[in-house]
Amino acid sequence: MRSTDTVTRGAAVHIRGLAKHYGDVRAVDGVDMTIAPGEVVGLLGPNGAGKSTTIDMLLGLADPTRGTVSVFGRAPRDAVGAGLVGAMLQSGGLLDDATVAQTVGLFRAMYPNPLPFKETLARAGIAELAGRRVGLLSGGEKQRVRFASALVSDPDLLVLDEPTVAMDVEGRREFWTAMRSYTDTGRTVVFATHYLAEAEDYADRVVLLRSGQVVADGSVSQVRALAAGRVITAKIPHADESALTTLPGVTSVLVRGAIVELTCADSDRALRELLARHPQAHDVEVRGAGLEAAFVTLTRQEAA
Ligand SMILES: Nc1ncnc2c1ncn2[C@@H]1O[C@H](COP(=O)(O)OP(=O)(O)OP(=O)(O)O)[C@@H](O)[C@H]1O
Repeated sequence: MRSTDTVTRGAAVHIRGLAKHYGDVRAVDGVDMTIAPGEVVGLLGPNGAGKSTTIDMLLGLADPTRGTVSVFGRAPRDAVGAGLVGAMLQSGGLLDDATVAQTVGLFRAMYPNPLPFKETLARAGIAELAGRRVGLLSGGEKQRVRFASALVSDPDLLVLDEPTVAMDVEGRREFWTAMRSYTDTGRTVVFATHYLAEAEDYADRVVLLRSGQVVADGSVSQVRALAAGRVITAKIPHADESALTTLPGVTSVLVRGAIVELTCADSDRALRELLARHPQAHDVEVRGAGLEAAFVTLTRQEAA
């Protein structure tokens, strides 16, 4: 068995008992997480769950109230200073009047051994935008310039806070294609996202935060299984939502017009009773719950 010390030194990220309190607000409240080199980790959670605050501490931008963070065995600021970490934050400012080439050049000047200029642009998928002024780029293109800036030091760890937030479907697809070619080289990535499908498609592992704490941590299928539920959909005209919530085995109900969606802990029981009470139900389907259902189940328990 490896000693804790070896694990800490070998880990890309090692977080223990991490907390950040702002007065009475417990933005992060006792997070433990160890990320191995080469893992692609999706950080999920509802608004205010503590994702950005965790990322800020991971990058040394905020000091923990308590607990520790190390990145490749170093304090976060040291790791960032050594060019081991690249970051793409929600608020990363860009100069509108500079061209893409000038912007990337500026970031390259910060490191002693940056990636070759052309390679940086190519990896971020912006080679054809080099001469364009940043202020004229679309939201998605700007995000890819930020991505290039995060890549210039050829970091071993990339930290991305909602990297695709301003992108359309095609922009997101291009971004993740660029990201894939980066992660294929064995780099470590931690990204926060609101798009569960992105976590499902691109993360090896998802960490679900709620009220500053980790409520689930595992592969997408492990986290999905935590909800262990199934979803029944059916068409039932004039269905009464509150009556449906009393069905045995049902954990939540969504009614949209004639379409009823029941998330179930016990779909067999729920289905039998549903058909007994609503013999007119038709187009009935039962499917396994996705990551989204797990997300809803695991993040809702807090409010209950
Ligand atoms: N500087 C601050 N001062 C006071 N409260 C803060 C500060 N920064 C964050 N918070 C609070 O800490 C909690 C966690 O915020 P955080 O931004 O980390 O969440 P998040 O999961 O990134 O949310 P979102 O998905 O909305 O970006 C929130 O309640 C937020 O209002």
